Amino acid sequence: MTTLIDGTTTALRIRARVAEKVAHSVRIHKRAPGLATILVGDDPASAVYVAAKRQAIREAGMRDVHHTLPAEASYPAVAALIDQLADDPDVCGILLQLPLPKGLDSAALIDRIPVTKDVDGLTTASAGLLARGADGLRPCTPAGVLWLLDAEGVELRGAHAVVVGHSELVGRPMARMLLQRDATVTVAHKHTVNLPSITRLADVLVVAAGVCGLIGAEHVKPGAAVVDVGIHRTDHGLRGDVRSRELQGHAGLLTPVPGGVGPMTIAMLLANTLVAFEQGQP
Ligand SMILES: Nc1nc(=O)c2c([nH]1)NC[C@@H]1CN(c3ccc(C(=O)N[C@@H](CCC(=O)O)C(=O)O)cc3)C=[N+]21
Repeated sequence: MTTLIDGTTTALRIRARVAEKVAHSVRIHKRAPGLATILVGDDPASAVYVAAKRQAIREAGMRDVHHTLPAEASYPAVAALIDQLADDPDVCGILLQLPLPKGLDSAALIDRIPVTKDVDGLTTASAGLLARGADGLRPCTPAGVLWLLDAEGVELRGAHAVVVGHSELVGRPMARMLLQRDATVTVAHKHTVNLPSITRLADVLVVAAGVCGLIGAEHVKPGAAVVDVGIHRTDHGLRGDVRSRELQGHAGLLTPVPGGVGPMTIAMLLANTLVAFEQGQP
């Protein structure tokens, strides 16, 4: 029997709890957390994601501070906007939507975000804290994955976790966070030779390779927990990195696409923003 993990419902529950805390803070401090989103250019997928995030920000009772810059925006123009938001006391979180148009140095721009406002957890400073196992804001997608695994009661300590993908956004922080939870962690990726021989070792398999349908039954140990972080728009609708139909009755737990990790990413963004806000309170 394969249990499908419902990320949509869990995410809505988290968002409702964040909204309660925001309302409380507004009553006590007369201030709501402000979250700034920056969208550069007009990539349609990015526009959809940012719109979803902004709606969640407003529904949580937070202040929705948004800036769209043209695709031709210069590095100094984006940098100046980030610096302005960094200095704005009414903004407690800054999200620079990725990917940026070609020619803009995303790593350098992300690193202009102060670590205290890094609600995406993507700055070098936040990654350094995570690498050390110190407290800090964590990247939203891996945080959402851990939340779902915890909610299902999946034991991580001592388990063999295999992460497929080594992106700065998901794979690398995911591996570090699993290690922090005392899992035995293997990082594989789309160039890994004999990938099924590695992934079949996994008790917990997190797939964030960005390759549609990369993982099938031959990659999965029977009963394993499989988390699909991939998201691809195909002629047949949204698909993940996992061929989910093959895993029915084979995996123990499986996150669907859509309705799995995606909604959790947004919920974790709000949770991080609340933390940043509370830590910024006098
Ligand atoms: N600085 C930055 N931070 C990010 O967190 C970030 C980013 N850049 N760039 C792009 C990725 C992607 N991402 C998603 C968020 C929500 C869903 C989501 O809610 N997905 C729905 C489906 C929505 C749909 O129709 O596409 C679901 O899976 O059920 C998906 C993907 C955040 N990202």
